[in-house]
Amino acid sequence: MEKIISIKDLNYTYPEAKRSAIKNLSLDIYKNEWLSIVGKNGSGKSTLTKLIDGLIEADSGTIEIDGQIIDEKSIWDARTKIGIIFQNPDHQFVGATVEDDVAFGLENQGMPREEMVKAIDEALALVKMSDFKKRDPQSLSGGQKQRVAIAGVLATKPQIVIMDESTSMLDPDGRRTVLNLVKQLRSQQDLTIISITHDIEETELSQRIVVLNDGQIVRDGKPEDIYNLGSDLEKFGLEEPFTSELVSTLRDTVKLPKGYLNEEELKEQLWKLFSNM
Ligand SMILES: Nc1ncnc2c1ncn2[C@@H]1O[C@H](COP(=O)(O)OP(=O)(O)OP(=O)(O)O)[C@@H](O)[C@H]1O
Repeated sequence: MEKIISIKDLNYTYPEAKRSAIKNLSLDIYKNEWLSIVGKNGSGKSTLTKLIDGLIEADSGTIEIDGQIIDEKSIWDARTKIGIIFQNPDHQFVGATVEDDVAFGLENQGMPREEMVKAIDEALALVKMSDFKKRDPQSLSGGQKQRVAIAGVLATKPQIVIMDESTSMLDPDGRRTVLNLVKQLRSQQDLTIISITHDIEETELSQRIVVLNDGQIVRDGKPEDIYNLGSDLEKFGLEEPFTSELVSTLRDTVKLPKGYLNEEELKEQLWKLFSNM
């Protein structure tokens, strides 16, 4: 597997802070992987994102993006490879219409008008928002707004998309649609996805989860392995996934297969149990 981001021995302390926000952190992220970074409030997620995007500079250690070590000169080029989708879709809109909004990032890149029209249409089609092109972004639902924000990011053709708590303000339906869309785009567009969240339930579609605690990586594994930590997750201020909690309670009375079961698998098992009763 080819690395797209390689972080080595990273340290960062905010000016005047007593404790380091990031401590000796090393992490490799691979091309086309979907990695979730989870951690409670204050664990260092936002600081790590800011370091990757070059908004703050590490005290020591290195970050390599697509083969290039980040420094004052290379950061501008590295940034063109990264798109960020933030938590609050309302804070991301600058245009009066959906298409103006998607155009914003492209105008910043100095893309010629004709090319831009094509890029906007393509990006809106990818997120299935073409019919909303002329609409005022403020008239859309939360999930639709995040899809437009994703289109804005995709139009700039990034290699890496960072989702910074981007589904935490959505209702369950909006969240599911956005996460499924991201899953589909990852494979179609050859993107690397890094989703940052304090909510473990949001990580199910990702391929790997890194647990951050006190500025350090304390666990790194496949979603099933991390969910199997069960109530141990509470040590890091994370809630045990709902199905895993339910399965541990049910195991006292009924026989269920070993390991983590997601919602669908649990439903199937319960269905089997009840139909045999
Ligand atoms: N501007 C700042 N100045 C000083 N300390 C800060 C600043 N921003 C964050 N910190 C501290 O750095 C540590 C890591 O914070 P960070 O915001 O990266 O965590 P987080 O996991 O993103 O939390 P949240 O989920 O609340 O956004 C915390 O101890 C926090 O108090």
